[in-house]
Amino acid sequence: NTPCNPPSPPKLPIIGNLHQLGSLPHRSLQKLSNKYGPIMLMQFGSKPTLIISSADTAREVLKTQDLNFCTRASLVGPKRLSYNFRDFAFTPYGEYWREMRRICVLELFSSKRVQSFEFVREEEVAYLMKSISEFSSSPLNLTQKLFSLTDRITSRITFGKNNQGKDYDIGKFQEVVYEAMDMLGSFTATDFFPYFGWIIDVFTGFNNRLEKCFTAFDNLYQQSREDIIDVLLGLRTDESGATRLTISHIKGILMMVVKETLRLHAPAILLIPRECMNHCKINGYDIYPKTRVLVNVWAIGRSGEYWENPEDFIPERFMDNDIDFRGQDFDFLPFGSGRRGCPGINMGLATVELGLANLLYCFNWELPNGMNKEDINMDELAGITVHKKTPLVVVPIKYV
Ligand code: HEM
Repeated sequence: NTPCNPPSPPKLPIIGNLHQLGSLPHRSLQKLSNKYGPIMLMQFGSKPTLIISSADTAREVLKTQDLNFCTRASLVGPKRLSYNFRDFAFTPYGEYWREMRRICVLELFSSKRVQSFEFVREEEVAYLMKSISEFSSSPLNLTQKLFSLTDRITSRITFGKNNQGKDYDIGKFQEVVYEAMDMLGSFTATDFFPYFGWIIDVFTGFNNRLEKCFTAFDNLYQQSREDIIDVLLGLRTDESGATRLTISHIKGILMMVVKETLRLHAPAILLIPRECMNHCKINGYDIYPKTRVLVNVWAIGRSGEYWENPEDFIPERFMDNDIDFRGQDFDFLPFGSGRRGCPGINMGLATVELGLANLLYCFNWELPNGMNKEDINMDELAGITVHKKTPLVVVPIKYV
């Protein structure tokens, strides 16, 4: 039987299609899929990679044939930064992943647990509002402030580390995290050419960068060995910093807006790379084990096939339907789907909703002198997640 391969853009010798990836792969791959179709087979160095760019093919990979595609591609950056896959986001499918996921879903990401950390979110959001009011009527780097909010909440939930009142160098920490996001999201020469790529990685300085990043993170973990239970129990008695809104108040007002933002700006544009485990067929094409799989959820979220005026920000589009992001609507997959879908949805949303509601409730927002909204630089920087290249600087005006 002759194998029936998915369509492929023409390749160059040795590098294959690497030259077509560009610095913003989600955009280059979207353009190519408009030409070659929703399922494309590309060759990145020696690694065959399947690019999925439609709701139907995403359903096939993430739901119908989830069991064939639920392992992760083994990549150099994630391997080092996850202490040789001792996390569970990048770890291969198997007994260890199953056990970790079971514990995390039951113990860490359950609705009960997410609720039990509401006081942390409320205190930290109140702290953020207080620190923004100091800037009232003058320009403020909102990107950095929001980064500091998520950092503080994550540190307290994960390590029990309380930064309350401590003026530490958030800019420096943000640099380390952005660097790690970049390392987790970028492919290295070794990822494409396992036998000799490491030589290129030594020469390009990638290995050096990776080691520095690993050491910076390792130090962070070392500093964070407090007893989480004690710290959290201690904080429970602290009544300060209550916010004026509860989740149920804001859900109704904001959930339109949040969904539309995740449609246009899904942070994990290509999900976390998966890998085919067994020979199978998708749309009649043969897919072989070890083929890497990238699902371009960014392109699916902006496809005119599913969305009217797809490039426009129209929160009302979610008003008269129950399209949801929990992995059942395959035209809208900001959290992925299936066995490897994001288990942290509730935790992520709770922070986004509370933060956003308070930012809008406490302040009116203006642009710095003479700027129009068209002047905002929306250039992107891609890593494992995509973010704005330049920070958002805005002026908070306090309501009296
Ligand atoms: C708005 C916030 C978030 C977004 C958009 C997001 C998105 C994603 C996406 C797209 C994936 C890959 C899914 C796939 O391959 O199908 C993922 C996986 C994952 N996410 Fe999230 N996530 C968010 C927040 C969180 C939070 C707050 C946590 C933890 C507290 C978390 C923990 C994880 C883990 C552990 C995985 C890997 C799961 C596995 O491989 O089994 N995420 N996330």
